[in-house]
Amino acid sequence: MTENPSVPPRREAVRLKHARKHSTSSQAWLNRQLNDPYVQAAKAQGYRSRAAFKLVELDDKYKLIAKGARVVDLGAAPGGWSQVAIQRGASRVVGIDLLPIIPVEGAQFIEGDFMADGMEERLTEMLGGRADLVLSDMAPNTTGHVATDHIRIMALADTALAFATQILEPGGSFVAKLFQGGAERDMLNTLKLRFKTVRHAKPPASRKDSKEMYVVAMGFRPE
Ligand SMILES: C[S@@+](CC[C@H](N)C(=O)[O-])C[C@H]1O[C@@H](n2cnc3c(N)ncnc32)[C@H](O)[C@@H]1O
Repeated sequence: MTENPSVPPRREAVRLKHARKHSTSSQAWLNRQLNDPYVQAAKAQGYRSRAAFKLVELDDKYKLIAKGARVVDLGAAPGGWSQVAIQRGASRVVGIDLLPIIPVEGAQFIEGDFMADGMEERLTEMLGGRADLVLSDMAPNTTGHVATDHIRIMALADTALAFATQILEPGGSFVAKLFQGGAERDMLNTLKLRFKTVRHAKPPASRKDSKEMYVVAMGFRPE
């Protein structure tokens, strides 16, 4: 990090402090990636994300992906969960993300905001019928402010649940990522009314220092 003589000294000191902080956290991120067995396994097995193993572990435990299942993948980029769904027998996967996704054979993606008007209709049309499984691994960009991050992810998960109750087949399943923080109680009450079985899960691939967890709801009961 070199000093820039054209910038006033105080501003330059602030710039250097930010640059150092950024490079320390980038280094920490890099070290964590290099030492993470899930990152290495994802690479070896051709998964696009270490997150793929979270769905592998949830599916091993709860048998969510039946042969021929029709799956909706919300927050799909870079495509790890869709890869797992196809690999485990899903006949059709439709997904959406704010980010572009390199094609996955057997899946179709929308690049857009799930919270925007008209997206649920587009996903339903693309699926061409009801879904057996709705997945939401959507996560907002975290601010570091626990309450704000919690409220943001709850808004995504609540909207995903409302969509799931419209599109799921009777008996279908719903999985959503949450951050622990309190406001999920209302959601759990709804889930318990509309699904036969509701579980909380922290798959081993989910980092221990992350507040992330998943709700897994099975046996959808239409009203
Ligand atoms: C943890 S990543 C998903 C990883 C994915 N399950 C995989 O295995 O590759 C979370 C994703 O949610 C997406 N996301 C967040 N808010 C969204 C929104 N409103 N609409 C669509 N995607 C969203 C982010 O862009 C991000 O790619």
